[in-house]
Amino acid sequence: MSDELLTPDQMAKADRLAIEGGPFDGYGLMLNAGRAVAAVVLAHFPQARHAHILCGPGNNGGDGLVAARFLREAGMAVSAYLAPAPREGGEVARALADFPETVRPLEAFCATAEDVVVDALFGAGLARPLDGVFATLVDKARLSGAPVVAVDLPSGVSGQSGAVLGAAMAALRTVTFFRRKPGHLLFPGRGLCGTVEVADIGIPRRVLAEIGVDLFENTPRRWRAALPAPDPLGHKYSRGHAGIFSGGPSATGAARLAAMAAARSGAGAVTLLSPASALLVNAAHLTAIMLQRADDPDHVAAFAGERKLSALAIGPGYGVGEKCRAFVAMAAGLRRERGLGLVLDADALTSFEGEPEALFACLNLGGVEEAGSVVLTPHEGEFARLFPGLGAHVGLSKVERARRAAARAGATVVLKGSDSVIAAPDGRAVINIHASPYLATAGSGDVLTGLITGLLAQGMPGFEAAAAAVWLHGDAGLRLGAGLVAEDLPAAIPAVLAGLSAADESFREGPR
Ligand SMILES: NC(=O)C1=CN([C@@H]2O[C@H](COP(=O)(O)OP(=O)(O)OC[C@H]3O[C@@H](n4cnc5c(N)ncnc54)[C@H](OP(=O)(O)O)[C@@H]3O)[C@@H](O)[C@H]2O)[C@@H](O)CC1
Ligand SMILES: Nc1ncnc2c1ncn2[C@@H]1O[C@H](COP(=O)(O)OP(=O)(O)O)[C@@H](O)[C@H]1O
Ligand SMILES: [K+]
Repeated sequence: MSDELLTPDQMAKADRLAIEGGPFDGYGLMLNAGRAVAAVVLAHFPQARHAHILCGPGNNGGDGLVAARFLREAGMAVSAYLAPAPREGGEVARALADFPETVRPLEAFCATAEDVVVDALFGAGLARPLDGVFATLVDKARLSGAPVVAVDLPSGVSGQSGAVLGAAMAALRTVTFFRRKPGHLLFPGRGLCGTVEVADIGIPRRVLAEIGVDLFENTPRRWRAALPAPDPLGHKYSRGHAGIFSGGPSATGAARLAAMAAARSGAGAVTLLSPASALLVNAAHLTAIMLQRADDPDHVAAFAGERKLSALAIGPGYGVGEKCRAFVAMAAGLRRERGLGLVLDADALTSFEGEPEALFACLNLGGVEEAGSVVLTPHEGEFARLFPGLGAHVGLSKVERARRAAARAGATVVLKGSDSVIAAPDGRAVINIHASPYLATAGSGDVLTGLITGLLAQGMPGFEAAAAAVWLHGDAGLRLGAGLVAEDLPAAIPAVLAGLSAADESFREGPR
């Protein structure tokens, strides 16, 4: 499957460009779309007693009418229901004229669990919340128990954001056209799509270049080439040296999880930078990971120079407050002066609640051109603290929120969750769906921080390191499944890395 994602506006442009370039006109594309929907219904619900096709006023409804005709020709019992007054002379009117039976008003819809429902009410053109008869149809379809096949998107789901506008259909399968939309990958939309199929309707791949696609599913294709590989003549420090800051004696586990993940990602050396008070408890639990006292920012800066640290992470279990802010400022200085990569997570983000500009200013101080990459890894709670005004409630898509945050911070942002979004300050963004809900367990985010830090330490650029780490973390979660605890994740990374080539293959070219 292809990994490019198109917003509804970009998809409309793809349609336009395809029609201009031929060979299909708008009705030709609609015929291809409707035929693809009918094929999916016949392939997956051949036993359905009756197919009910719910058609809205726009082209989504036109696709439904075409599907209804093909299903009827294939011998299925079909009823089509249509919203009033399709535009005269338009493609929907043509599809209606070509449908050989009388269509019924939407209000007449009634189905049973033995039937199949084709939801062709709204797709890319959804412009406002579903209400009136459309909201009633959502309830009726759900109560009927019939499986729903959605055309393009489940009606009510925003293709742009995955948000539910008013009410939305819940589909078992969704057939979309040419390329998927962000709403197929972002929750809650993703949870309403069922299995998503992408149909080739004759739009050529070349239109993608003209559209300037800037959003992708997070697949290995996006970062595979930048993944570090050891130099045959290398030594441990040439493979990168990651430093992870530990919290105090009762909060050391998070940093050790991150440190082990950094080592598993391939960094040649990892040092836990621990306050004196926690040295003994850390020492009791470390083997391959080195340990260094770190109570004074100046000493850490000197150590980083002597031992050639190439990336630092601070935040997991560190503690919120002035000390954390001071160490973040020191780390930001090392980034500017020595090009170290820097990952800020958890307490390092929360420590700047109420004064995020102070953080962004210290990250973006001018100076050395070789400055290393910075990656921020907030979950929604931390994100809202650091980016007030960009929280989940503001009505922007998760992609837009992460993009704006990345631009504001001048850093790559990983906005974590069940549909993690990774965004770079230059606007590049990916949505990750390669993950497991079993990753929602304490310490899992600390492992992610360590993976990113380890990849940065090996010289991978920030956006690619973050995207790769989220995918590797997700793959480990998928492999481990039920019963996973955070400690299992670093240990699973060698198998994840070994399986990467095979995973790579499955994301080769998609249709056309
Ligand atoms: N373009 C192409 O060549 C191809 C497109 N294809 C197909 O077309 C679909 C996009 O078609 P589309 O742009 O006509 O939008 P669509 O989703 O049918 O809705 C627009 C209509 O709904 C109305 N409306 C919106 N929200 C509403 C609400 N809440 N409650 C009530 N009304 C509401 C809106 O009204 P208006 O805002 O104008 O008042 C307008 O009348 C796309 O998803 C794919 O299936 C394929 O055939 C391949 C070729
Ligand atoms: N439902 C889910 N599906 C997939 N991944 C999830 C889900 N919930 C959380 N995750 C992932 O698990 C990790 C949790 O990180 P975080 O919230 O920082 O937890 P902690 O601080 O306990 O480690 C993140 O990488 C997040 O994307
Ligand atoms: K639909």
